[in-house]
Amino acid sequence: MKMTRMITAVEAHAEGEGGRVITGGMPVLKGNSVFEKMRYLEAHHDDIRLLMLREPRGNPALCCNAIVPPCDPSADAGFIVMEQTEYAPMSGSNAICVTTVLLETGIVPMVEPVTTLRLEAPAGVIEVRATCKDGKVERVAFENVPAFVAHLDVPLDVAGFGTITASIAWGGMWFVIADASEFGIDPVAENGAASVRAIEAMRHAAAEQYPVRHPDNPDLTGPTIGQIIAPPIDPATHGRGAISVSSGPFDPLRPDALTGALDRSPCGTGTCAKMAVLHAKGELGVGEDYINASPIGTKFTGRIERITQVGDYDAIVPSLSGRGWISGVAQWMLDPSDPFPEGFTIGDIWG
Ligand SMILES: O=C(O)[C@H]1NCC[C@@H]1O
Repeated sequence: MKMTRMITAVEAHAEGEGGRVITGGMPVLKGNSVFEKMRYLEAHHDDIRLLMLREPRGNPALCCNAIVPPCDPSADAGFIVMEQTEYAPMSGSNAICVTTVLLETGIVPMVEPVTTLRLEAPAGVIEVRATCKDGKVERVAFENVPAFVAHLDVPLDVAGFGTITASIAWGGMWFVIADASEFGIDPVAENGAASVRAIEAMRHAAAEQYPVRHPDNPDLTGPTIGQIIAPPIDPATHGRGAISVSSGPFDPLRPDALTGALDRSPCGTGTCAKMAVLHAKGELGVGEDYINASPIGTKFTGRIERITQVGDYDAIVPSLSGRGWISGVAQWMLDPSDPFPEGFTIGDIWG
C-alpha cells in the first residue's frame, strides 16, 4: 500500500458534536505559541484540515483537532482546532474531546477523582478540571478565555429577513447572536435546515456590517459564527439555541443552499458569548449557573466566575462543563493516486 499521509485519530464527541482528535502523523509545526503553530499549519498544510473534514473522510458537521506540544511552559498540552471554514481560536466541544482523549489514552496521566491540567489553545491557555472514575473522564470543566460584547442589540440587515436586532460577542470565537423569534424559527432539531439558512445569512450580514477584531490579537477577526437563541423547553435548563458552523461561503444569490451545519452540542464558545450578552443586559450575574441546551437536547453548564477587562471592553471570565466520549480509533491514509487529496464537497449536503 502506498501512502503520502498516515494520520492516527481518536474519534470523539462532546454532547453530540464530533471532534476528531489527531494523535499521530502531523508534520512539525513551527511557532512560538500555539497560535503561531495554527497559522503555520494553515499556511503550509491546510490540505490536512480539508482531507480530514471533507468527504470521503469527513462530513459537514465534523470538527478536527491536532494535539501539539505547548509553547507556554505552564501548559500540559496544546491543541489546534480545525473547522470547515476556519481554524477556531478556541472551542468548547473540542476542548472537551481533546481532554477526554488526552486522559483516556494516557497521553496526559489521569488522576482520579480529579485531574487538573492546562491546555494551550490558539486563543490562550485554559485551566481544565476533569472528573474521572475507573479510567473514564466523566465530566470536563474549564475556565475559558474572557468573553465580552462588542455590539449589544444593534440593527442588522439580513438578506431575505429584513432588519433584525443582534449582538456581536466574543466567547473564544466571534459570534453574532439574535433571538430565534427575529426569524420566526423555533431552533429545534427538525428545523435544522431553516435554522442554518437564517444563521448563515445573519453571519454573512454581520461580517459585512459589524466587522470586529479582538483587542489583544487583531488577527482574530469576525464574526465567523452565528447563533439563534430561545427560551428553554426543558425546565432543568435556562435556555437553548442553534449554532451554525459554516461549511462554505454564503451566497446571497443562493439563500436556500445549506452552507453550514448545526453544532450538535450547545457550543461552548457560543454559550460563553451568550453569557456575556446576558450579563451585559443584567440578566445573568456572577456565580449563577447557566445551563444551555442544544437542538438535540444535550447540555453544557456555564457560569460567570468573575468580571475582568479586555482592552476597553468589560468582560466576564466564564467557565463551562460538559461530557465527552471516545467513539473509535482510526488510521486515515492518503494514497498518492487518490484524486481527492483535499477531499471534496458536493451540493446535496454542502450547499
Ligand atoms: O463548542 C464550541 O465552542 C464549538 N463547537 C463546534 C463549533 C465551536 O467551535
